[in-house]
Amino acid sequence: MTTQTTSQAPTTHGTPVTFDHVNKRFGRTRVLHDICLEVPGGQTTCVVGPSGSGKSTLLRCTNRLEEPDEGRVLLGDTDVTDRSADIDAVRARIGMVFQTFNLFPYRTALDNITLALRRVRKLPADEAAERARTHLASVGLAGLEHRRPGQLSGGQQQRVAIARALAMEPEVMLFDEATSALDPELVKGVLSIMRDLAGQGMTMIVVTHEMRFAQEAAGQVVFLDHGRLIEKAAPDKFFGAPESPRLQAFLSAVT
Ligand SMILES: Nc1ncnc2c1ncn2[C@@H]1O[C@H](COP(=O)(O)OP(=O)(O)OP(=O)(O)O)[C@@H](O)[C@H]1O
Repeated sequence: MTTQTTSQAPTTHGTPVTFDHVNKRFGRTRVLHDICLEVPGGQTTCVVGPSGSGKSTLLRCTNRLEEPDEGRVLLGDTDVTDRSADIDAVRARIGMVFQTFNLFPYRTALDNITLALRRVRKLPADEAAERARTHLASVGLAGLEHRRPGQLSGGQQQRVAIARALAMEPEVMLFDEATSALDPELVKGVLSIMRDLAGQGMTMIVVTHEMRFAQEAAGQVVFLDHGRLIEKAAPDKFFGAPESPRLQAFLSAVT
C-alpha cells in the first residue's frame, strides 16, 4: 500500500492548544487533576499512560466532548471552555479520529466525507466530491470511493475516517487510540499516515499505546497516571531517561 498524504489540500498549521489547570470529575471520582499542558502548534504531542488514567477525557476536553469542571482549554486564542463560545465553530477547526471509526454505515466512503463538507463547509456537491476523492486518494483509497464501511477492512475504514477529518482542513487533529481496534497487520498503514501528517507539521494530540510511534513522531510525550500529569518530555528524554519511578515502571511494563 502506498500512502501519499502530500497531495492533500493545504491545512492551516501551527495552532497551539493550551490546557490551563483543567479538572474533571465523573460523579465523585476525580479523573483529571489540575492539568497544565502546552501543546505547541505544528507538532505532535503523544499522551500515554495506563488504562483509566484520563487520556481520552483530556483529549475530549479539547473539543468539549467533555466539559472540564474547572480550568480552561484554549485553541489558539479561543477559549473552548467558555460557555458562550460557538462550539460548532470551534469543532469545525478540530478533526477527531476515534478508535471505533464512527462512519455512517449506510453511506459510501465518498458520502461519509462529502456530508460534512456540504453541511458544515457549505461546499457545492461537485466541489465536495472532488475534495473527498483527493483525500481518499491521499490515504491510499483511490478506487474504493463507492464502498460502504462494511465492505472495507478496519484499516481502510480508519483511513476513511482520517480522510474525512482532513477534508475539513482542520487546524488541529485529535487521535483517540486510532489503531487500538485494528488487527496488527492493519496498524502499520494507519500509523504511516499519522507519521506523514506529523512530518507535515500538523498540530496533533495523539492518545496511543504505540510507544514506537510516540518515539518516532512526537515532539513531546506526556505521561498521565490517575488523572495527573506526571511527566512530559521530548521522546529521547521520555523514553531514554524517564525521571519519575511511576513512568519508569510503566515503560518497563509496556516496552
Ligand atoms: N462518561 C463517563 N462517566 C463516568 N466515568 C467515566 C466516563 N468516562 C470515563 N470515565 C472514567 O474516567 C476515568 C478516565 O477514563 P479515560 O477513558 O479518560 O481513561 P483512558 O486513560 O483514556 O483509559 P483507556 O486507555 O482504557 O482508554 C476512568 O476511570 C473511566 O472509567
